[in-house]
Amino acid sequence: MTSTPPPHFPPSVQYLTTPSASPLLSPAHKVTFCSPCPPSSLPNPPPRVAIRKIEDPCHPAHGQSGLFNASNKPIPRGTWIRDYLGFVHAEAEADPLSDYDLSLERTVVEELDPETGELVQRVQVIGCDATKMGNESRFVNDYRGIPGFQRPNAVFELREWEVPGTGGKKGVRMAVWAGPHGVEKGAEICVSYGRGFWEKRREEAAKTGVSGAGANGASADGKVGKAAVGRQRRARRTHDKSWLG
Ligand SMILES: C[S@@+](CC[C@H](N)C(=O)[O-])C[C@H]1O[C@@H](n2cnc3c(N)ncnc32)[C@H](O)[C@@H]1O
Repeated sequence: MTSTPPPHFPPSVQYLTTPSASPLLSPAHKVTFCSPCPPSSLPNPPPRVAIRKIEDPCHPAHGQSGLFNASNKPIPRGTWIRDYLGFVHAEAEADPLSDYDLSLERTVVEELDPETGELVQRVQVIGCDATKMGNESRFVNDYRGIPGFQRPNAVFELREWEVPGTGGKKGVRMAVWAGPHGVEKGAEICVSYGRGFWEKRREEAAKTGVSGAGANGASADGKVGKAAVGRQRRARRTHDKSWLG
């Protein structure tokens, strides 16, 4: 489903209000990851956010965009901010160069190695890539190096709800949530992509001699091997607020 994009959303990216399913997904994965979520099943009303161009030359993503708390008050700790929407895809379709691909599910599957005939284990990943389609969450930057940030003020975690008319099946989304200290009024909303993301990027920069990347040149969590699925960020546990203490 699409609707009017928010200000500063790039015209080249399709604005989504529900994830878009790859035809290669199984029916069960489509129900789990791509069912529409009724507004009544949202954890809380969506706080106001704004996509803004980063004008501060000291910001490591200067010239790119970020997502900001645009309400007239702090966003309290543990508040759901937005789902992370995009193209939900199977492992075979992962774009290894995507800056916007994160993993929703990692399952260990056993299969026969065609060469040795041995049973081998493989991690199968369902990803959500917001490169070509997505929502505000695709603009969430990593806190590292951003002036004024010692730690992230938000987290990526899964959320679940019961999908109507499916006999109790759970819908699952990756989402951005306010961290344990909340998000100050006007502050940029920043998560941690994980150390693996930046280690991987350093390794690739060393190999190619290209340092950093533009808005379309980043990578993701090294905890998910490139062989498994590109450079996807790792899915977190379901949001149970246990980390809020
Ligand atoms: C998911 S996008 C975030 C939104 C992006 N800034 C944009 O305007 O589209 C991830 C990319 O943002 C940039 N980025 C995010 N956090 C960063 C940071 N702390 N330092 C440098 N670059 C960052 C990198 O280019 C990264 O690949």
